[in-house]
Amino acid sequence: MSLPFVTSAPGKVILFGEHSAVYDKRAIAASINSLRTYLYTSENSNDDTITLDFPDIELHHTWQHHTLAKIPPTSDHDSIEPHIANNILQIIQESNIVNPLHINAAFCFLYLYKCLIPLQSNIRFKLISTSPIGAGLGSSAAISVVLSHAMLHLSSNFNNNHTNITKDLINKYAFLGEKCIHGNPSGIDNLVSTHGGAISYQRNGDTRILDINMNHTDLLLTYTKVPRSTKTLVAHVKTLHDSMPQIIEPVLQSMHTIAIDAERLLLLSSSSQNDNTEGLAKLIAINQALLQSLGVSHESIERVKLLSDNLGIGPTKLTGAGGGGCTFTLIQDKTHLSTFKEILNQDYQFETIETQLGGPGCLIVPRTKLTPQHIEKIDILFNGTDLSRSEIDEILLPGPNQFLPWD
Ligand SMILES: Nc1ncnc2c1ncn2[C@@H]1O[C@H](COP(=O)(O)OP(=O)(O)O)[C@@H](O)[C@H]1O
Ligand SMILES: C[C@@](O)(CCOP(=O)(O)O)CC(=O)O
Ligand SMILES: [Mg+2]
Repeated sequence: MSLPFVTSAPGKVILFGEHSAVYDKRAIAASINSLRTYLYTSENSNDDTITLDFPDIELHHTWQHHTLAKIPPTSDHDSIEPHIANNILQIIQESNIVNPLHINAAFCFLYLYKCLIPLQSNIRFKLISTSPIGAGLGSSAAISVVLSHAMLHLSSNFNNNHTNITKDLINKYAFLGEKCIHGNPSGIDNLVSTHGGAISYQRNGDTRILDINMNHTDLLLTYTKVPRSTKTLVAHVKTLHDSMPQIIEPVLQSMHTIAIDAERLLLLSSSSQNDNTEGLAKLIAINQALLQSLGVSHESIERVKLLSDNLGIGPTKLTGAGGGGCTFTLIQDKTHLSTFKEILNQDYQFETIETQLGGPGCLIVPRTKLTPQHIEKIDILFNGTDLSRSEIDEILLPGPNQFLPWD
């Protein structure tokens, strides 16, 4: 018996190269251990049903297995097959799931279910996250990773078919999940959420795990709370690129060159005593200006940038798809840092998040490692409502004082 078990995956910050990454340009991202998504996979109380329980977005639905069995079997696990997608979208519509946030999450869930465990039922998937959703911190990738990891685990336990679950395999299906949510993702978010740490990535190029210590990089995240959808922003850049490729391509190429130079500086800083903050600061400022030229900045983002410039804190750049969501500020001078935070929090009602970059990627606690005490605590936690970040962290956060024996 493999149930219950827990999977987990981190959010991320794209330091350089969002949007251009979609066009096969280089980008650099790092995981954020403290902003994680957790999935509790357990037995359902009703036979022959599959329950999706996503309280963060108030999406709850139970399907009969025979309803999902009507969807034709999948064959291509690298791209979305239109006839499967149409069948799934029809079931979603018949289930009265109409909010776009809900449609994206249910589509990702059902697509991965059909690919990985189409014969299984009597399972409940309950997901909670400590990351802001739709804020540029890769929550869509994190849910894709935890679902992919959990369903691969279930698949490998089914009929004693013990497949070796590698991170590459988890990432492959998480990428498919991202395709359900974003349309045309670059693949950087699922990769960094699966592997953790810091990564230099190019869609059709090589991937380099960056062995750098990010603890000395002083970054402040600001969550503007302006909602936006990555899918819409990526589509906006595509329209712009299609309509004026001679102008947009050089902008994306500049971002590529910035990412390459940033990688060189980050590696140099960690291998020597050199302080390359000044160089990185210039690259952050130029990258933000280029993103603004693509129309993916937002008044809220520009306000954070202007304030950090005026107070002499350091450069600010959007992270993720932009259009609201989150920014990060490289802290070069702390003199007016408390004023900066105070204005952001009190005058603008933005949330500032102090966090370290890096940390583990996807993790699992299989049934065999869960004691009755673990299960009792997890059950109480996952059945709770309006949970605070610290209540979730206390039981689930991986790290030096972790309660669960994460693998
Ligand atoms: N905790 C969660 N519960 C349910 N769905 C989620 C959760 N986190 C993310 N999602 C899904 O991912 C979508 C947000 O993805 P996206 O627009 O790419 O923003 P980001 O990845 O920057 O958070 C949501 O609309 C929802 O469908
Ligand atoms: C805009 C993009 O570069 C990053 C999107 O990140 P997020 O979903 O906003 O966290 C798209 C992608 O790389 O798939
Ligand atoms: Mg996303």
